[in-house]
Amino acid sequence: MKPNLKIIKIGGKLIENEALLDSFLDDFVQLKGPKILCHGGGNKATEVADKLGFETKMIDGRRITDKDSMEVITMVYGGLLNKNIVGRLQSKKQNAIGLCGADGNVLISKRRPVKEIDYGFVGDVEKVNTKFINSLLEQGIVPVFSAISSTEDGVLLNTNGDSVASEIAIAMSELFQTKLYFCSEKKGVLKDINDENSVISEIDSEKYTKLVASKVITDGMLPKLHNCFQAIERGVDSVLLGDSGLLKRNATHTKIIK
Ligand SMILES: Nc1ncnc2c1ncn2[C@@H]1O[C@H](COP(=O)(O)OP(=O)(O)O)[C@@H](O)[C@H]1O
Ligand SMILES: CC(=O)N[C@@H](CCC(=O)OP(=O)(O)O)C(=O)O
Repeated sequence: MKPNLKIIKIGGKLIENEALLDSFLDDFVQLKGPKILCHGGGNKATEVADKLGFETKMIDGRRITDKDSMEVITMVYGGLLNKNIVGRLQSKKQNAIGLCGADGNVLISKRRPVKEIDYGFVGDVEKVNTKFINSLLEQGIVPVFSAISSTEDGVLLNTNGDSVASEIAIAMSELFQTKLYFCSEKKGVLKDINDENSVISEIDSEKYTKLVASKVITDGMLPKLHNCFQAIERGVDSVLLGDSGLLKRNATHTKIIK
């Protein structure tokens, strides 16, 4: 039997809410066994870009990343957000280390090829340095991943935080029984975006296709669910979506099934 590993992704809207983040991190440090934290921060990057006078363009929940926005992203994801989360974990007596893809050559990606859309400095993960991650886990250190990967040549690329989490979970499934959690501002996938009580308890690929076609799923939920299905189809044991309380017992959630 492989040992268990939990991989948890927290979204930008959760990170921005001090109280929710703090309560989430309290639950996170209580989790037993090896664990990995991945974070986004899209909202903060948009806010900082705005202050600097750079316009933000998103297509299907993914950022068009030119040179200026890549600089903002490196500062915001790799610096401000990542280091603040690591600091908070240390304050809760959980040893942690902040990483982007270039650190320890941990997340190697290829720049997304230009088809109809040129996403700019956006990468898709191709290789995960599982040995390096495992060496941190063996020391009881929690790796905290920002949404930045790196090419073989060390060029930093913006990478959707949900993709980072699912690619890490998929790769680590060789060594572990993996459980992947996506925590964002909603309690799960909603039938009606305006009704918090309309959480869909289970989604399989057939239902997913229908929900996309009927536009029940839009914006950031599109890449999130794509990543959920990638994970469940490529070896991840369990995939759950919920809000900042997802790690609590009996939390409402959406479960992804094959
Ligand atoms: N059917 C749906 N159920 C829940 N959220 C949805 C749905 N369709 C679109 N969304 C949007 O997707 C968002 C989650 O994606 P995203 O903003 O990328 O989250 P995060 O930053 O937490 O990763 C929700 O906040 C919501 O606005
Ligand atoms: C390529 C791409 O779109 N990258 C995302 C990475 C951040 C992210 O995923 O943030 P959330 O989890 O808060 O949405 C972006 O720049 O918005």
